[in-house]
Amino acid sequence: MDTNEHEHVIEVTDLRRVYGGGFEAVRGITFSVGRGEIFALLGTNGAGKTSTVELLEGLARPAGGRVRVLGHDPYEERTAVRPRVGVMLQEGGFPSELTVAETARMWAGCVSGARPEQEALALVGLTEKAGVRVKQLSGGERRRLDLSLALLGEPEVLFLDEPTTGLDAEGRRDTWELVRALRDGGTTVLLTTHYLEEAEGLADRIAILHDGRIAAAGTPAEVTAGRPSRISFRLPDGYLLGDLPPLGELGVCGHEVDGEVVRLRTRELQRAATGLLVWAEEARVELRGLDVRSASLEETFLGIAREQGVAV
Ligand SMILES: Nc1ncnc2c1ncn2[C@@H]1O[C@H](COP(=O)(O)OP(=O)(O)OP(=O)(O)O)[C@@H](O)[C@H]1O
Repeated sequence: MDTNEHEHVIEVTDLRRVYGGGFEAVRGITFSVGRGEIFALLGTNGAGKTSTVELLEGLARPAGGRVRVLGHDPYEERTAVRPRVGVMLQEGGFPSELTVAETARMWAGCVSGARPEQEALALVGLTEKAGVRVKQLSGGERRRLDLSLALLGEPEVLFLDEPTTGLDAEGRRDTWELVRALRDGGTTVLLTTHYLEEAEGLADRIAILHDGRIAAAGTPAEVTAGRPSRISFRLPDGYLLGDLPPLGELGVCGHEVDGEVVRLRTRELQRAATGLLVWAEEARVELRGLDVRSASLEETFLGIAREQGVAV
């Protein structure tokens, strides 16, 4: 059965992966990705991201649970799924003596209905490197070559395993723009990343993996909701914590003092920040080093990495 646009392009139900020796790297995860969505799998080293993506790519058979990509089992029905999917692995591993153009041509020969290789190279900004040998490319350029090869077949679904690792800030931004453009054209994208700002800025929905399980999932806003925001500053000379307005009345739910540095946690950021600033203005003092931060994915991620249930 093929999917239509109302169905989930990727469906994962209670998925498990066990390696030889009995280690369970993926311990029953469930999520789905709709057509034209960017979905990011985040997680600490060893959380199980690559192990999961490899199951979605049909590179291994799950130890339990179910995977469907475009309505098919990617392992059992590889020939139905593979032509419609683009894959960018963590390690490309191309023959390093070939040039960029030769590599793309060779790859295109293995892809049915491939777009012209010059077009795929242009998409990732590698046109000018077409004549350069792969071994002479920088790490970031190699990642971009990986991505262009994944795009050769004009895939409906793209699996990108850490697509921007090794890229500089500009290369990363260019890749994000390209991924957004592909999404806007209807491509479904599942990516793994270590970069929280990548997940926050690029993904429509995310899942944070921890120890082979999903610890949090939803839109970036949903995942960070309920996490406290933070305010930090230096106490003015001669002032003590008790000289501040009562913290409870400012909506502060926790605090710590480290020398003269005060750190506050609040779920009412505007109220707490306003109360503090009004107090400082009236007292004619400066809150040096004032830093006001909304709840972020980083906060959520670190909280999970420090073990769920630990207050942050
Ligand atoms: N072939 C294997 N045999 C045994 N254990 C493995 C094998 N491959 C991976 N693992 C283990 O499975 C766990 C998950 O690994 P995986 O590569 O999926 O994590 P990851 O989230 O992608 O990590 P990273 O961010 O470091 O790439 C790790 O503890 C890893 O050591």
